[in-house]
Amino acid sequence: MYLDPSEFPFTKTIDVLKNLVPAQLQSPRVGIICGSGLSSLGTSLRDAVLISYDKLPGFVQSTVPGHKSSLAFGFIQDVPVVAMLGRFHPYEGHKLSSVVYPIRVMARMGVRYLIVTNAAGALNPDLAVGTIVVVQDHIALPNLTGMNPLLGPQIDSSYSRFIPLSDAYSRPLRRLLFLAAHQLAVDRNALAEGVYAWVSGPTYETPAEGKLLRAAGADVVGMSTVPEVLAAREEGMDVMVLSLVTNMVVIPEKYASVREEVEAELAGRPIKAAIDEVVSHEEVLALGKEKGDLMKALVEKVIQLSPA
Ligand SMILES: O=P(O)(O)O[C@@H]1C[C@H](O)[C@@H](CO)O1
Ligand code: HPA
Repeated sequence: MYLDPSEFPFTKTIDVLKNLVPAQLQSPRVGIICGSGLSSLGTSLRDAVLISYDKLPGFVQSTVPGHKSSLAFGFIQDVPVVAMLGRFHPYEGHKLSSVVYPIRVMARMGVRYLIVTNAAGALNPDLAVGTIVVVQDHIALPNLTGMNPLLGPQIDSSYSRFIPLSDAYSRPLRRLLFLAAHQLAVDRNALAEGVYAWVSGPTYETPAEGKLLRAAGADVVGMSTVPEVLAAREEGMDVMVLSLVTNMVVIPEKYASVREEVEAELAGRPIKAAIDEVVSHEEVLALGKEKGDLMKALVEKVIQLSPA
């Protein structure tokens, strides 16, 4: 699990990229990670060049439906960007060092701003499915218990050993997001701010786990993003994260008592029906498709507004 510097063939990866990517796109200013079902963000770049991960030393493959396995280079307005059409999750069996390798490659190509998107379940009952949550902080139980991508020897002695995370989610970029929403006349209720809880997956949370994370202060929960944010911060990038709420995790009616239900039935009393809704990855992907255009418009506007 620990970072093994020999697994980081930066020179080889960048040599391959330099051969495949036109000169004007070789120093992208912005990196984008497309979450589950959100690849459309990266597939409509101007002058796009797609490079399959299997051509890139150090890259592994995305195995999750809704994640492709390519890097896309191209322009948004006149800004050169690189987008991961498909990310890597630890639950696929990938080491944390592989999960964050593309971020480190982006940093070495000159990426200054990283925009990360993901699909997530809502823990905060005030959030509606379809809301885009601008992440302001995170809770990462795996990080706190020994599953941190920055554990182990450092790949560069100039990096700080101890990375502060109080400023992990760039306030200036979050400001730009809300300015972008204003300029695009996006409905105020379509966006929210919140805390992302990282879990390893691949199981979705039990209702009790959802309640625990909510009680701890998280608004949404997902299975990605935090390792990428940590690596990006170590590499000195500014980061913005957008979580698309694809399903509700904490639904009070899931706790309806079976005993009371049976007793009410026997006594002929009416009782509120329990909700037995079950989340699926298909539902997650469908929401990504539905909200992809809004996510794309916001990200494009933020890039247009971002300082050169
Ligand atoms: O890659 P992201 O975080 O967008 O994907 C979410 C979390 C799981 O990978 C998957 C569960 O449906 O969607
Ligand atoms: N839990 C964790 N990850 C997710 C969820 C969820 O409910 N929905 C989409 N990604």
